[in-house]
Parts: sequence; C-alpha cells; structure tokens
Amino acid sequence: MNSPLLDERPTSTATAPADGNADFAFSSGRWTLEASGGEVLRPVFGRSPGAAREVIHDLQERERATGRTQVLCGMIPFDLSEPAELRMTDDAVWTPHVASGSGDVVPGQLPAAPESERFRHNVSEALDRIGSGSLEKVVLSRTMTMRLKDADRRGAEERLFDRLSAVGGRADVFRVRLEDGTSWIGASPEIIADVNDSRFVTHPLAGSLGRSPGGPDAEDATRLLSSSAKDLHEHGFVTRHIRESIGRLASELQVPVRPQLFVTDSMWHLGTRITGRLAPEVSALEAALAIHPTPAVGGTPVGPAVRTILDLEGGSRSYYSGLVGWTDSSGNGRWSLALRCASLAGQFITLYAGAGIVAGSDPESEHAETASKFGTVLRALNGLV
Ligand SMILES: C=C(O[C@@H]1C=C(C(=O)O)C=C[C@H]1O)C(=O)O
Repeated sequence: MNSPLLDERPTSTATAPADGNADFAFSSGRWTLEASGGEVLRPVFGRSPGAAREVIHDLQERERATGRTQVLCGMIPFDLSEPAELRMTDDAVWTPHVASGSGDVVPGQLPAAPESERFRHNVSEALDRIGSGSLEKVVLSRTMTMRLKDADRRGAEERLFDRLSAVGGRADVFRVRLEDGTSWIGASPEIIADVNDSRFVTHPLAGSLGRSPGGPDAEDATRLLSSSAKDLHEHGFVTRHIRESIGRLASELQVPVRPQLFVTDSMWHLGTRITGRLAPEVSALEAALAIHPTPAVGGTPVGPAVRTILDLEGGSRSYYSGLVGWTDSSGNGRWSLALRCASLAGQFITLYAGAGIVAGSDPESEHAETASKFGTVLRALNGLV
C-alpha cells in the first residue's frame, strides 16, 4: 500500500543502485533510501515532548552550516528510556526500488519455530493480571536464536535484505548497521508515521491470523477476524490510543470506524489506515514519538503494560518493536515498527515475534501466532542457517 510520500519521492538525483554497503537501508514501496557516515547521535527520548524538536533543530543547523541536505535516520528502542541510535548525514540517496526476485532461495528444510513453555506461561500470567484489573492489553514476545552457516555475515545480511525485499511488496524492508557491530534486518508491515508536507498517515495493525498454504484465504480471514470480538477489542485499543496521542498535534484526523484486512507474506491482520494533517512544525519524528509505543506492541494502559513486558520477558527488547525510519530537515519522513525482524551479532541471528493479549486470549493460539510471525524472516533465512 502506497503512502502519499512514496509516489513523490525521491528528491535526490542519485542513480547508483543499492549496493548493500550502506550503514542504513530502508525500502518502502518504490524507493530505497541508503545512508552512511555522518554523525551518530544517541538521544534518550523518554516522554519529553521537546526532545524530537531539539534533534530536528540540530539537523536544520547542520544543513545550514554545511550547505548540504541532511537526513536523520536510524532506530529508536521499544523502551524510550533507552538511547536511540540515529545518524545525521548528507550521504543519503534514494533509488528506485527494484525487487530482485527470490531466485536464490535454495531448497531445504526450514528451521521450525521452537516451542516456548515460558511464553505460554507468560500469557497465562498476563491473563491473570488482566483479570485482576491491573491492565487491559499487553503484547508479549519471544525470540529464537540460530547460528549463521557461513562466516560471511555481510553477505548473509545482503541476501536477507534482498529476499525480504522480494517478498515484502507492502512491507518496509530495513537493514541497519549499528556502531556496536550489531545489525537489524526486517520487513515491517506497520507504518507508525509517514509525513509529507504535513499530510500524515499511520496504519496500525492488531488482530492476527497466521497465513499458510491450505490455511484461511482472504475471504475466510475477513470473516474470521471481523467477527472476532477478541480481535476487534484488541484492535480498538490501538486506534483509540492513536486518536488520543496524535490528536493534539493534528489539525485534521480521519479514523475509519472499521478496520480492514491487511495481508503480509505470513499473516492476515486487522488494519486501520488513519490519515490527517499535522500542525506545520510537527515532524515525522515527533509524530512517531508521540504515538510510540502503541498498544499494538506495548499495551493499555501504556505504563503498566510496559512494566509487565519488562517483568515477564525478563530483559530489554532493545530495538525490537521500536521504530526504524528517517526524517529530513523539513520534517518529512517515515517511521515504521521494527517487527518481523532479527538482530545479527557475530555469527548469531535472533528473531523476534510477539502477540497482543487481552481478556479471552488463549496461550496456545498466541504461541501459534508468534510462530507464524517468525515465518517472514525464517523463510528468508533458508540455506543461511
Ligand atoms: C508484535 C508483533 O506484531 C504486532 C501485534 C499484532 C497482534 O497482536 O495482532 C499485529 C501486528 C503487530 O502490531 C510482532 O510481529 O512481533
């Protein structure tokens, strides 16, 4: 699905094809942004409303001082009390995105998503907490770690990026190399803030069904998801949160009353495309931070949900379910959720998947949902692990 931005970008005149060497690559629809070098910032955004404006102000100053167009890009963690890693750089080019096809996928057995008793237990524990009234929704996640076969990690990263781009027609495919040597790669289905000339789009997803050969088709999925009180309830938390959190920054906001079916390579989701117009001084970064974390990845109310996640998951999520994207000095840009993704450290790759828990959730179905969500990266890993 194209956002208003996608048809109008790029403003850069670069013609070089994406070469896989950039520190940051982000491909949404028709364009791939590749950025490298520049200055790396580690702001802690917390809940400070002014923090995004300070960063944009620095970007504008740098543009004035250097006389060169600057872009800010990188990742923001799930937990805003942890530092982001953002790059301010003039070495940024947009090139037309060409899906390279998935021809190099070798036949072979895909690793299965592991069983996780701990995840099932965490879902039961969350249901108890929901039952006792301390929160209404929480998104719990689990991980799976594998070893890459080949010592050529850069090569594996390029392969993964290409394969995810080939399947991810409606996904924002990203590859971010962080300064500590870790890389993050994924195919995000979920736009948090796309801003072009103050026109704003966000497209939250919540309420899911696995998609596999022989499983529900689009008609079944529409029927099942749109008649599921549990999934509609789960979705409603997200649209309400967005209306409340972006409302004060927007002069117009259109929120459709009913969600629609959204499809990825591995999932069917309920999605609502919310559009609007932001006040002129509000950047894509500020809009994304005002919304994050939505109950699609955190929960309701936000504070107790984030505490429950830290408590039950037993460690930081780092950038999983955080934000990945870019903003320019005029405030245009796009930030998506770091989902259907993996982190690579040394020869190890860790995949992440979560599911929203509300009253009525079933630990077994939520476990199956996370297994389906691993599928996006697992399929792209064929032959590499
Ligand atoms: C948390 C994830 O996905 C999120 C949770 C969803 C749900 O619970 O239905 C749906 C889409 C995403 O907002 C994930 O992919 O890891």
